[in-house]
Amino acid sequence: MTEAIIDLKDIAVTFDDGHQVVHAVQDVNLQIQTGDIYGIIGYSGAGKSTLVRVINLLQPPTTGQVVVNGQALQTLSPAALRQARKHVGMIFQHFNLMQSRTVLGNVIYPLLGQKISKQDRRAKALRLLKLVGLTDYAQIYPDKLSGGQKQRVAIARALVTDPQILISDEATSALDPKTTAAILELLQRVNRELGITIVLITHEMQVIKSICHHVAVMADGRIVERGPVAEVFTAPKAPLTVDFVETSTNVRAAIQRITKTIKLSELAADQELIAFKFVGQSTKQGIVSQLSQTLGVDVNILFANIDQIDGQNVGDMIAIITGDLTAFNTAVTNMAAQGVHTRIINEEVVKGMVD
Ligand SMILES: Nc1ncnc2c1ncn2[C@@H]1O[C@H](COP(=O)(O)OP(=O)(O)OP(=O)(O)O)[C@@H](O)[C@H]1O
Repeated sequence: MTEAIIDLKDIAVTFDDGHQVVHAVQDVNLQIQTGDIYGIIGYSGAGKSTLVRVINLLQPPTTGQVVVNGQALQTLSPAALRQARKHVGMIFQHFNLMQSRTVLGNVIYPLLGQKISKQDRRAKALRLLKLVGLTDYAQIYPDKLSGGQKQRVAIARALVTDPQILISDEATSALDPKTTAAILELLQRVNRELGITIVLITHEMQVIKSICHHVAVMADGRIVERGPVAEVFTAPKAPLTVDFVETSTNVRAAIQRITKTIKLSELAADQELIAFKFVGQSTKQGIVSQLSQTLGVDVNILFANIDQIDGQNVGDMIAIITGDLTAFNTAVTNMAAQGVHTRIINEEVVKGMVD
């Protein structure tokens, strides 16, 4: 078993300005293994940024223990803490580049004041600019760059101190979908080729789905669900997780669209609207058509979608089933082990959908 490079124990962060008390993070225990890409998802104000700032003690916790790379950070001297922080790089939504310095100047900056020769500094920064695909931009100033290029500079700068951990705080939130995909691909390369553990904060399940291996879902300062991305994605338990997953697969929009034209209350007694999820091999087996033949039920497909999550196929389908519903539901419930999950869409499910 690989060891946890980040071990947060019983973390709470409370802000109290004398007028208002905010419990930004509560009861968080989180272990992240070396080499993982770990996503933390939640809506605005959930406590994500506060929690990741605890990892390098930029935000000291009110209670709890922070162990990074085997070091209990709260016990370190200021000098040792400064040293430990060099092993944790950060990138942000708004890049935080210095406009007065060139691209190369920005990447070199964290090395100033370190015992490393000018040539070596420059060579290292140029190596990283090559890694992020900006060799030709070394002498350009940031205001001449696109958002995606600025984030590439920020990634090179974050890597220049040889971190073992890279924290990405909404790093793709200001970028268009194509640039987002390119930056996520770069982060994946950084993880794979340099072995850097990545902790990635986002409010988009799409981002988690693209590159993360594990995910924690946060609400009101707490982790409400966590696990391998494929598992959380295919069988979400907390209502908030269901909401994130259904938004990213377009299932929620599809259910809303379908139930606008087909009134659930007008379905016949032998009809049900059912959302199916197929995981892994079950995406290829034509299970529903087989069942429809065996049980003599009619399947009217209204929506279908297939996705790749952490290398695994995941399919979604919404259909009206007509016929012996008891036999059909018993048959599909028994297929959970084969990766088939179903949910009956009733008025309550539709009402519970957050816009
Ligand atoms: N320095 C601070 N002083 C007081 N309250 C704070 C401080 N920093 C954060 N908070 C509050 O703590 C809560 C969690 O904020 P945090 O920024 O960690 O959430 P988030 O999930 O990262 O959201 P966002 O994506 O909007 O940044 C919020 O209610 C926020 O207003």
